[in-house]
Amino acid sequence: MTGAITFENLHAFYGQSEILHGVNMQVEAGSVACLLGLNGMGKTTTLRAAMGLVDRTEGRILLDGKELGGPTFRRSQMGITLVPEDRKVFANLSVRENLEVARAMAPRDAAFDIAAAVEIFPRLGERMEQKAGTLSGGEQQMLVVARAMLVNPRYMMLDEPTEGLAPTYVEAIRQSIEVARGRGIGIILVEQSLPLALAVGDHFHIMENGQIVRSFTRAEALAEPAAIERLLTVS
Ligand SMILES: Nc1ncnc2c1ncn2[C@@H]1O[C@H](COP(=O)(O)OP(=O)(O)OP(=O)(O)O)[C@@H](O)[C@H]1O
Repeated sequence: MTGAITFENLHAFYGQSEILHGVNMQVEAGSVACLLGLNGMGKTTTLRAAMGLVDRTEGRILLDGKELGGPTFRRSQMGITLVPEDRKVFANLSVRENLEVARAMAPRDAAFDIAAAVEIFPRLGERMEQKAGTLSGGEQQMLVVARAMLVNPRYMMLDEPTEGLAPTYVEAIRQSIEVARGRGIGIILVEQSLPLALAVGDHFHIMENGQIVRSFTRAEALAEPAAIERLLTVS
């Protein structure tokens, strides 16, 4: 099954403040779209708006042709999930229990199971009985990404998943994104590291002041990464 998530003229508000001023973007299933931009331009708000976590929106988001709406759990049931920046694990539950909670939210016959998660993140497999709150930051990030994949979403949004991580963890996250894409998941990646974005992205969208101002295909980005870099530099 192919499909796409489509943002159509999306406006988002926190109270009286309009943060997004008409975001237009389409992300195909089985592809990775990188959302790039300076701090405060609206990347996180775009992801939160898709999950119904802002005060109000205008415009619409279509998920495989169906309008995304309702409370967050409903949107998650429709097939979209967000890995937020804050890396929240259930600190007092073991790694295994954290994974089981996520798996229980997926259809029973869903393809991606705990064994598949451990295959991508062997480090988690070595720590199944350890309390999640005692994992290192990088291990906790692996756990939240594994949990997001266990819900078996059609679309997965990752908000700065590699921020502050050591290179081995960055590499594990990169691999998990490749695996998710290979499984046909559509991915929206907010990422500060341009090298990582260039390593995995199929499309690149630059946000400025609550809008997407430039988009690049992978071929364009690889031909002229300096053009993207300039857009991400404070002048
Ligand atoms: N809960 C909130 N209430 C009011 N304004 C908010 C709220 N969250 C974010 N904003 C504002 O919305 C704007 C966009 O923030 P957002 O977090 O989406 O940017 P970003 O591009 O993800 O940047 P960063 O890389 O710093 O996270 C900022 O001006 C921010 O101050």
